[in-house]
Amino acid sequence: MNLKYNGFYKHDYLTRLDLVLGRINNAENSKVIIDGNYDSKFKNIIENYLTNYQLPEGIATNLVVNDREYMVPMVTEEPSVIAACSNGSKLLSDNGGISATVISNLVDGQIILKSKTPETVEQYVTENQANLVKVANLSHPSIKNYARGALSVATRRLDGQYMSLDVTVDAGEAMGANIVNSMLEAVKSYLQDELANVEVLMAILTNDSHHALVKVKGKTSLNQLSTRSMSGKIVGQKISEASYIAKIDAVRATTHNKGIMNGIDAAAIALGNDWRALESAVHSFAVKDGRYQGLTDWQIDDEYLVGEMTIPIPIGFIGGATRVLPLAKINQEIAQVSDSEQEMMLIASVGLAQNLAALKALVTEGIQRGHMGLAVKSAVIANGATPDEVEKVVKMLAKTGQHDSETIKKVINNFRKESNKHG
Ligand SMILES: CC(C)(COP(=O)([O-])OP(=O)([O-])OC[C@H]1O[C@@H](n2cnc3c(N)ncnc32)[C@H](O)[C@@H]1OP(=O)([O-])[O-])[C@@H](O)C(=O)NCCC(=O)NCCSC(=O)C[C@@](C)(O)CC(=O)[O-]
Ligand SMILES: NC(=O)C1=CN([C@@H]2O[C@H](COP(=O)(O)OP(=O)(O)OC[C@H]3O[C@@H](n4cnc5c(N)ncnc54)[C@H](O)[C@@H]3O)[C@@H](O)[C@H]2O)C=CC1
Repeated sequence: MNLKYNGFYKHDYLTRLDLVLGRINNAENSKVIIDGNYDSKFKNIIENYLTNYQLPEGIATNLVVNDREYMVPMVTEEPSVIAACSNGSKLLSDNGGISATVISNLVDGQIILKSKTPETVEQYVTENQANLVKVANLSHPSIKNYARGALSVATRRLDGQYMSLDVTVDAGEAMGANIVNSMLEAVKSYLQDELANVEVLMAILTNDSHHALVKVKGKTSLNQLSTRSMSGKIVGQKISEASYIAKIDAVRATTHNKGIMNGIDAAAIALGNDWRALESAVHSFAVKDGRYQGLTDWQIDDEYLVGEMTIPIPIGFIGGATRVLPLAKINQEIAQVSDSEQEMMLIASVGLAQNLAALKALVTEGIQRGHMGLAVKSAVIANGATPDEVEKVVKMLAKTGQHDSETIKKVINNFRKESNKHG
């Protein structure tokens, strides 16, 4: 195929912008938006930089973790997520709030090897452990100033000829992807020189973050869960059943975990983290027992509903986007987190609170009342209301009891007709 835009990256910014605008119907208006969000700081951060894509940031409140109250910056386009996080956090805020512990905070990488005699590779690695760890650490010497660096190497057979050399690293306050990748590539070259009969296929960190685990546990009194039509005990029982269903049905578990990630991603993005790494780690962990399962477990214990979750939170407090996104640093200050382990515990706790709010809504009034109550503003904007019209249109819409786009459009038109009539 004759690729029209091949070499796009070789043009200067204005030429690239013209090529992009050539594809848009209302190019003049679009250019105003693109120009308005342009920030030259970012042209050296990603390739073919065009402009900044905006996502709203808000603050969730009421989250208490290990006796400390947090403000949580959250970046999300989804209405009701921040309200739900504050809601779930409030329910879990008594008795010291959520108790969180970091089980371990390490990063792993793998070098994929191919050998007709895997046992000789195993023997070599066993005998040369310390040396391989040293090679890894020498590739990023500064790591030793603030962390333990590479700690161990171990072989794992994948089939008759392929094996993985797993390297475990303490990357300190960083997420560690680039640090680990440099180490792995150094070990890879070393092995290529050392082992004549071994083919080295590739070397890369793994996002299977089973060494970056956090455990969170929180409880709320059953009394607090009561609604106008249901006792707290029944609500608690139903939440517990909902978490059980997410353990036995992967179809439900997928949505259950999406609800947890509503909060986790929003906080992780606000704090400057790689959310693709988090997503892949979490979903891989959810299937670790051979079946995709919900990550939380809610049980009634006496007068309380108690929730628990163990989850991988591979994030960094230093490095990556935290170095370049000004808001990431500001958000660390808003949250008042001062190291990666505190941030891991905070983010995991957000997930637990988010899940409680979602499950409570689901087993009581359903998701639509609370969620749509807040989502309706976005729907009204999406259907053409201006910022000044939103509040009044939402009020008129509430009287119809509906929020489909046809009704919204009708209500906006009626509102405008009425406004014109009254000058
Ligand atoms: C939406 C609420 C909170 C309303 O809930 P409500 O009962 O109308 O709220 P309330 O007036 O009783 O307020 C309770 C607390 O919620 C917070 N809150 C309440 N309103 C606001 C607001 N405007 N802005 C900020 N915070 C708010 C606030 O902390 C408040 O405490 P208060 O300050 O009143 O003492 C509730 O219905 C809820 O938590 N729903 C869950 C919503 C949710 O999970 N949304 C995500 C989108 S749906 C989805 O993607 C995931 C899902 C559901 O599919 C996952 C799954 O299936 O498991
Ligand atoms: N599969 C994946 O998830 C991959 C992710 N990435 C990307 O890699 C980036 C994260 O890589 P990192 O190595 O974490 O960041 P980084 O490349 O910014 O490295 C962190 C830097 O901080 C320095 N540093 C200073 N003080 C430190 C301390 N106390 N602890 C640790 N390091 C300290 C380190 O020496 C290092 O140079 C993210 O942008 C991520 O998106 C890159 C490749 C693959």
